[in-house]
Amino acid sequence: MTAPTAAGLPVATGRETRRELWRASRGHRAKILAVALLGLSGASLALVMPVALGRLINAVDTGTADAATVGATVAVMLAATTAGAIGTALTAVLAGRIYQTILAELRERLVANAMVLPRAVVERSGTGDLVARASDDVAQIAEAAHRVVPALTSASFAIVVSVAGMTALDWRYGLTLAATLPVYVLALRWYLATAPQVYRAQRAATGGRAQQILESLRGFDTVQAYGLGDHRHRRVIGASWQVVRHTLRARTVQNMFVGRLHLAEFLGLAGILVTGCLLIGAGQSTVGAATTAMLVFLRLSGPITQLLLVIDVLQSALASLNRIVGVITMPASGADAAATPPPGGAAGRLSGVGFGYPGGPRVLHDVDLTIGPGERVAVVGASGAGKTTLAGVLAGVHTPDSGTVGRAASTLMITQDVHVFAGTLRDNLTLAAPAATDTEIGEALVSTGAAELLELLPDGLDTLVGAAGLPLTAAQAQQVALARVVLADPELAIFDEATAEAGSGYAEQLDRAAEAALAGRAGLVIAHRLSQAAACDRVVVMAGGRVIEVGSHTELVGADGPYARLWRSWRVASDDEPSRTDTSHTDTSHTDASRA
Ligand SMILES: Nc1ncnc2c1ncn2[C@@H]1O[C@H](COP(=O)(O)OP(=O)(O)OP(=O)(O)O)[C@@H](O)[C@H]1O
Repeated sequence: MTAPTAAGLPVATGRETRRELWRASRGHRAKILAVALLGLSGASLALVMPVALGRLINAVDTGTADAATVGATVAVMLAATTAGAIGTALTAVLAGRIYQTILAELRERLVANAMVLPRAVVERSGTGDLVARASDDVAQIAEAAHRVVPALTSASFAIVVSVAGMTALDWRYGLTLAATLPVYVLALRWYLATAPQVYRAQRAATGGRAQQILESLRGFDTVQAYGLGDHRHRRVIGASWQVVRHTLRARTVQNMFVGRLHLAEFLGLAGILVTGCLLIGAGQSTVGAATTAMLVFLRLSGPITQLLLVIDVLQSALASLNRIVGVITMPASGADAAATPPPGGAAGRLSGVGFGYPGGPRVLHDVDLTIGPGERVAVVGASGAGKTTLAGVLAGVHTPDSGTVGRAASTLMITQDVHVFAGTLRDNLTLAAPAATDTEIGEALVSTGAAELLELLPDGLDTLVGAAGLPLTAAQAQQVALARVVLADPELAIFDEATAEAGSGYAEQLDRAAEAALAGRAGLVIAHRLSQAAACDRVVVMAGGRVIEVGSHTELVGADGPYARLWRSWRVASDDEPSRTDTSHTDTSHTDASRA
């Protein structure tokens, strides 16, 4: 399996790609064999023409040719050429179909694997790279099909058949042909040593440009707010010039390769001509045989050049294929790998967990936490205490550096940044529960207090929302996400800032919705308002990446420790300013639990 690199998503080695292609060809192998036989037959028929022409020349030379011989030769040549052309064309069409089918299957696997990649890996390598692999790289390989498949099939068969035919004609012609092959081989070796990194750099530059454009579009509001338009523009221009630079370098390498191929072709033709002249002069060959040898070489040099030129496209497509296979063979998400339910029927458990973001200091230290079945645990603490990180580790978004994580097989996490997918409201609600009926959807919306959403939307569940339709407010998106939890019915729900819309006036409504979404299941709630914490069975207080206090709300208030101070301070803040009640952002000078 290909492991992600620090620099970005991995690129598969040639061996990994070959292994993956072999696996992907499963189910198509009988068809591939049939197409190969068809191709070989087509290529063999193409040899009839030079042989027949050589014989005709010999007949003319010896004065035995009459109109009937000429007519018959022409008829044979016509029939063989037509049948050969049909066979070659059919081979290209059928091989193209197999190629596109295998490519479509690879793309499906790429997308499927990309969906379960650890979030940290995607964030580190940039979504632009992933997008470029699923679009540019797949397009590159698909386009290569038009040139690669016909050339590769016809050329490889023509080479096999022609070399055999030429040697059968006279071994010295075969030897001359063999003598020119090293020139082709040298040209190819130079190319193979030079081109891959040039194409890789070109593809990487394309990915980098996509990343810059995506970042500019995604952060459009920030770019506007801080007047960063020029800065982003310069970044995109810089990335585009990198693409231009690498594309020009790739074209130069191609042109130098073509020059070397033409030299090899010239040497081969000259060699056959000289050999033919010498053999005829010595009475060991006929003009007809020499003509046949010349025609076979001419027929062959075309496919050889074609094949080598296709290797050029093939190199570029292979660079793309290695990038696609790199994602396909990446280990499954840390989320899946760590989805081992904790022993003893608990819904979630962290034991001795330590974690730090790549290149950064530890942000979680030796965290122990067990969430019993059906138990609701709130996590509170000052900003930066590690609450979100703890939620991410429990959900499997982050893999801990030390300790173990267990969670129920069906675990679902929602964050403040809820994405509304372009589609109907129904599509958005049934994402995690495709079989849900309209009645169940209605009940889920009612239970999370979002029934009025249906009345507000013109076409009810069929209303198009998200990028392609009606935009939902942040609070409505949260309601949809909470209703989705009810429909998905996970054993453990993790709410990180799920109802943090404190200042929006919807805070209480969202609190009730979150409570309804947690009914009958275990939950971990990152509580930004202590009213949320008070409603949970247990409260965990965090500071500096450690758990510093655990107990029920009543116990902790009675204990007069960090939580009690947090609670008193929050009460004062919420009395003074009811909408400003986020514990992690208000009055931390009084309430920072880490001080205790
Ligand atoms: N993606 C990241 N890369 C590097 N460091 C990070 C990342 N996310 C968080 N941190 C750091 O990890 C520490 C814990 O952050 P975390 O977001 O878990 O705290 P929190 O208690 O949830 O804070 P808040 O209430 O503000 O969300 C902080 O020092 C933060 O700067």
